[in-house]
Amino acid sequence: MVFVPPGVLLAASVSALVYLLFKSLFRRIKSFKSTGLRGPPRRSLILGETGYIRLSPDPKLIYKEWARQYGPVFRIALPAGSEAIIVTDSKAATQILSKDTYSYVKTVGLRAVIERLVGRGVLWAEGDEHKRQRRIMNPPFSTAALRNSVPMIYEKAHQLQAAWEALLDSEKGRSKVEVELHDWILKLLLDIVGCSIFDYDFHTLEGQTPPILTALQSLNDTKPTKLEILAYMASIFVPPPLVKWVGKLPSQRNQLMANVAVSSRDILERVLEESKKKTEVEKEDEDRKSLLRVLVEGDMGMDLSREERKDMIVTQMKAILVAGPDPVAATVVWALIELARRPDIQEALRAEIVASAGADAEWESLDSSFPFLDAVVSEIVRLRPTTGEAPRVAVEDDVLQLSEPIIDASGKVINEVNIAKGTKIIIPNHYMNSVPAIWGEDSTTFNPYRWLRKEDEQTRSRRRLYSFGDGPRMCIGRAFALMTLKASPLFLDSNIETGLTYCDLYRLLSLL
Ligand code: HEM
Repeated sequence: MVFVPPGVLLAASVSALVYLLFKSLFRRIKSFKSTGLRGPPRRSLILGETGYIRLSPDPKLIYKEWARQYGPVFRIALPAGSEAIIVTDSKAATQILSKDTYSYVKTVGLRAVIERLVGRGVLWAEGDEHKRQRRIMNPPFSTAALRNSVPMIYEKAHQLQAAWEALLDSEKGRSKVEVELHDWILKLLLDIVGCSIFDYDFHTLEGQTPPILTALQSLNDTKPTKLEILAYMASIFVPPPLVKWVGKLPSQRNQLMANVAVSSRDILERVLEESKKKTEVEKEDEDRKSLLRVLVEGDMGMDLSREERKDMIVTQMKAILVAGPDPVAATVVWALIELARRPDIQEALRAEIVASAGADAEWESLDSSFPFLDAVVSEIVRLRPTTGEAPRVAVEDDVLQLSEPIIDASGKVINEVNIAKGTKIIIPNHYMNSVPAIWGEDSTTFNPYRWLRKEDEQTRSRRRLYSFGDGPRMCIGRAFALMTLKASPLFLDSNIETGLTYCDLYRLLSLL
């Protein structure tokens, strides 16, 4: 064993620290020089602008004001002395999100948060590993595969209706009945996602409370504290050595997520048990494969032991359970709120559905026979995106092309922005969906009629939605979410005339 005097050890540690500090400072200076953008002055030495944004009731208004002052691409201060480039120019945003080479990836901190929550699944993976995981998972999420789920969605929506009617009956005579709206819709979505994606019914609408429901409910009920919000924001952008430390901060939310893992493994074991009982002929006869069957039977592109394969499947299940039911539930709730505020739009929606009486309840007619329903759903998805921001970091030097020139910090007019490797980028989805120059002066108002206007190709193409992201990382559940948003409150059965719509759902709620 070699003896190293403590003084030498200390000197070596201090030199290493100084080296790391200089390296990080040099990177920052390089990144600042390469972009040379304007932006708001640093608000807080420790948190930069993140506290201001995160604790604001409507962050998109902050981005709107900054974009007005500094143009569609600008820089802001982040925690620990670093910076991010905010990109609200649609051409540049598309370049970042759609680059097939994974030149812009999730930050180390964000990936650490994801790993802690749901493991190294599709939400965590980057590059070739992400491509491989998406290739395996994509087929069960295609519209073609999902159309078979439409009758099941109606069935589940009927169960919700029956549960509410039973509640009404049981509370007869009382002047007011309170209902946890988001809670009920979350149950609806959890049952739908379970049946459609895993071939597994959670039966939450019938009163069962699997651990995943408790975990998701608690995540919604326990509002993160200010400290948790800030720790989360900081953990996304802090330098890698600190990530692990921030990740260990005690948080009720982190503990709840442990239940999801237990629940996912339990479902997998049960589905595997059920599958064993089916004959090969029965399996062949099924015209669609659930995600679980694809994962269980498919080629994962790597040699895995039985237990490793199970671990991998559980990881993907956790990603789906955490990323799937809740955003759709939140969007349905927003649809009900917006419709409650606009009785005229409720009437127009109802009229369209009644006028289509006789159409069947298949996916094709849902997709094509209800232009106003389509407009209402698109408008809700635009106005109420469930993910506010997409943080990324450049893994190589790049040049962002802009759709309109901006003025840089030296007063020069530029058409492109140099991005140095390591530059952090934020694309604010909520603001991108309501940029006044693209969506008009009423961009923050709920107005489904904007989707029915005749527009030229160029205007239409500028109006892209960022609610589901874009490019190779675009939400895998997009088609599923849109289908569910259209079908679940429609309660159509085979006879459209007896169907309930979002409006009826709202009326039922007002009765409650
Ligand atoms: C209205 C409903 C939904 C919204 C607004 C939404 C939004 C998003 C967004 C913004 C992303 C991130 C894209 C990025 O990283 O740039 C995403 C990813 C993802 N979503 Fe959704 N989502 C919804 C519903 C669903 C559903 C129903 C499922 C599954 C059943 C799902 C599963 C996923 C998964 C697994 C990813 C990760 C994809 C990847 O990284 O390759 N989402 N979603």
